[in-house]
Amino acid sequence: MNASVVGSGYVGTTLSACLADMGHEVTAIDIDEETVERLNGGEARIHEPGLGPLLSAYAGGRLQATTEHVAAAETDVTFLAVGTPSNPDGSIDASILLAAAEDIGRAIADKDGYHLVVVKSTVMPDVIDEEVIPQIEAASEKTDGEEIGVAVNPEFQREGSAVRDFMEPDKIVLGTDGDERALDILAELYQPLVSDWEVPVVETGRREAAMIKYANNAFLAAKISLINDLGNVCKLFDVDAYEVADAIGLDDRIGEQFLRSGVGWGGSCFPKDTAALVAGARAAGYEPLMIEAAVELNDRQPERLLELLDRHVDVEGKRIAVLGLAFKPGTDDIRGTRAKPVIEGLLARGADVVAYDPLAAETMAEEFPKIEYAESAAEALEDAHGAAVVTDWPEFADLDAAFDAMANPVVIDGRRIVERRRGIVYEGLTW
Ligand SMILES: NC(=O)C1=CN([C@@H]2O[C@H](COP(=O)(O)OP(=O)(O)OC[C@H]3O[C@@H](n4cnc5c(N)ncnc54)[C@H](O)[C@@H]3O)[C@@H](O)[C@H]2O)C=CC1
Ligand SMILES: O=C(O)[C@H]1O[C@H](OP(=O)(O)OP(=O)(O)OC[C@H]2O[C@@H](n3ccc(=O)[nH]c3=O)[C@H](O)[C@@H]2O)[C@H](O)[C@@H](O)[C@@H]1O
Repeated sequence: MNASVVGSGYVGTTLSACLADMGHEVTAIDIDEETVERLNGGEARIHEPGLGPLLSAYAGGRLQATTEHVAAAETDVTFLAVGTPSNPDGSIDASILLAAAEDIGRAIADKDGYHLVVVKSTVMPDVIDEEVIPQIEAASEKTDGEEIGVAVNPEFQREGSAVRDFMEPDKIVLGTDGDERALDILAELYQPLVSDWEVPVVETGRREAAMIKYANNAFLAAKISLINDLGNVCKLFDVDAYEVADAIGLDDRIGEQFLRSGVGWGGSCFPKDTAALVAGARAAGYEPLMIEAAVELNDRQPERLLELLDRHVDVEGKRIAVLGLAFKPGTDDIRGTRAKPVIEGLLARGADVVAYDPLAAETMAEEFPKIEYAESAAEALEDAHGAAVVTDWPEFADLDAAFDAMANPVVIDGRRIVERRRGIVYEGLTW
């Protein structure tokens, strides 16, 4: 099948490369010339394990990139995979998506025959009905359900395992409102995944599909916040929250994943998607208490880490190491990272912050240009009066003798990654 993908970021690049690997002809369309040039050269502007080999195998062959939206008219189906950032009030800024919808509408205006547009970007249900579909219809002068179809097919991949998550998904959600032509195209497109992995396919309405994505992320974020809340209680009673989590996770109704307690969740989507749900619900006259509590608890965890540090060290004027800056290991992405509030709290206390991250130091330096960045965890720990561990980079598990070089070996671990050992004052956030 011939597919086009608008937007070559985290989601669009993974989608393009994986569809090519599944045997489809793919046209990746991005407004950024450098992104397009790199893609045609077999290179992505994002780091994702497994993406490199796919791009070098298919770029210039089954996978072609371009800045020309009109190329979409030569394909059977177009995915919209552009960003949907937050407005200051937490609601979604759909302007990038609407601009892409307009670009595609214009591109297919003269096309003979049916064209399917699939929304991959995360947006609230009302935006699909009230803005995206009317925009495509207006720009193409075609009617939804007649010459064109619009489907909603949310993406559940994680950064750091995007290719594997895409190729071996837990589910595929197809929101079509029962449009048979749309379902046939999507069934053919995803057929290799469905038959290889017996993936459940959820056929549903477009509004429901959009909400499933938000509900999925809100549930996962709230699950982490709940284990963090329980973990904070565990700490008060000198109980190890990880032992508790391992045990409750054995109950199938709870499940073992996403029970790692600590300094909280970050990333490009949990903060944005929970904020959008809260803003949407409030605008519609409902106070979504559980989701608001999940967000509030998440905002408090970094302060708890700092309070634990305060119990052992007066950080004012002291060198304090922050280990880990990325929102999770395996990425240089610092969006929503808990390291920001930790650094801000340390600076507010008058500490001299020295930070280390194997990938994210350069991006963090744009936000905090005045703090020191070490070349290694050992260098950050040297002469430090305390250390706050914010990201669970595996290399932190191997730290040992480096702690001996600290001026005052206090380690507050926000991720349960450092080994408790003799000679250091070690505190876990929830254990
Ligand atoms: N990052 C992630 O892991 C996940 C993201 N999502 C959702 O997927 C959507 C896309 O997210 P990302 O891939 O992270 O975004 P991104 O910001 O990494 O990439 C978006 C790309 O779209 C391009 N673009 C913008 N306007 C365009 C236009 N009119 N025509 C062509 N290209 C255009 C940009 O140049 C950029 O390369 C968002 O709604 C996000 O919430 C969903 C699941 C996972
Ligand atoms: O919509 C999205 O963009 C994506 O958001 C998350 O994926 P991602 O943000 O890439 O990363 P996760 O692995 O979910 O981690 C998010 C945050 O939660 C934290 N986390 C995760 C798991 C856990 O047990 N405890 C915990 O604190 C991580 O450290 C990280 O800061 C979801 O897991 C994906 O399904 C979704 O597609």
